[in-house]
Amino acid sequence: MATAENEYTLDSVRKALVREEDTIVFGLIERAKFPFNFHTYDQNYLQTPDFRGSLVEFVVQNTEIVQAKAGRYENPEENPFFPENLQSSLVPSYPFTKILHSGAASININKSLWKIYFDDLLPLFVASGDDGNYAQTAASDLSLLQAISKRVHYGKFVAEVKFRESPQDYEPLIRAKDREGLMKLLTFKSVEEMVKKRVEKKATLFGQEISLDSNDDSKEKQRFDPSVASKLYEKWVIPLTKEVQVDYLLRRLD
Ligand SMILES: C=C(O[C@@H]1C=C(C(=O)O)C=C[C@H]1O)C(=O)O
Repeated sequence: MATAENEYTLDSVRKALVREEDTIVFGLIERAKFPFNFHTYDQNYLQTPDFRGSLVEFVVQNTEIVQAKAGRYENPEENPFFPENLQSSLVPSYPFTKILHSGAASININKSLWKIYFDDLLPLFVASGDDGNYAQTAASDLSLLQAISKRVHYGKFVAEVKFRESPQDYEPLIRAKDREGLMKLLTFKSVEEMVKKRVEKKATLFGQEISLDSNDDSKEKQRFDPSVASKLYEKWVIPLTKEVQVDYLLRRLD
């Protein structure tokens, strides 16, 4: 059964964001298993007359084509990176709860996310080197990109519940197209601090080597630098989630 409309509360949407942290942190650890693997991003590596672009673009675009046909983007929580290539779903439709305003469908910041991911994020936590696993690397980039994308676009749901809880506060700012005022009103600094701390803790725990030998000091060994996870949230995930919220609110009264 679809989630009932009244089950979307600030508490329930925040719980969904907390759960998505697990997927993102694991995604980071999984991508960090591979070195940078330059050929994954090399525009001249893939040799086929049918496709121009890097291997990661090839994997993401083709995966999205299949997933769109299988119905993935029928769920309003999902947003593709290359919507221009997609065909409609081939499967019967499911009655997803419609709580979002119709303007939500036109909000997709994946092009910015794509650029940030490859220009800023990857170099921050991936070791240099080449182990030949380019297809696997592209697949792990895709999983991580999808997880981050889902998280930041969940801002649409967060904004909707915030609006419903206090329309009297949001409406004047929306009518005045006051981005700054909206940003201030939807920001909860103490929640952001908790999110960053929790994500760093999850990265510490999930990234630990597990040993059954109590004398083994490998507990200390980390597969991943936990501060990267909180930095990712501080610099990109939280600001992008808030940008989606403002974009959504600005369309909320159309
Ligand atoms: C998502 C929310 O909105 C803002 C963004 C946050 C985030 O991205 O983690 C946290 C608090 C708010 O400043 C929220 O209120 O939960």
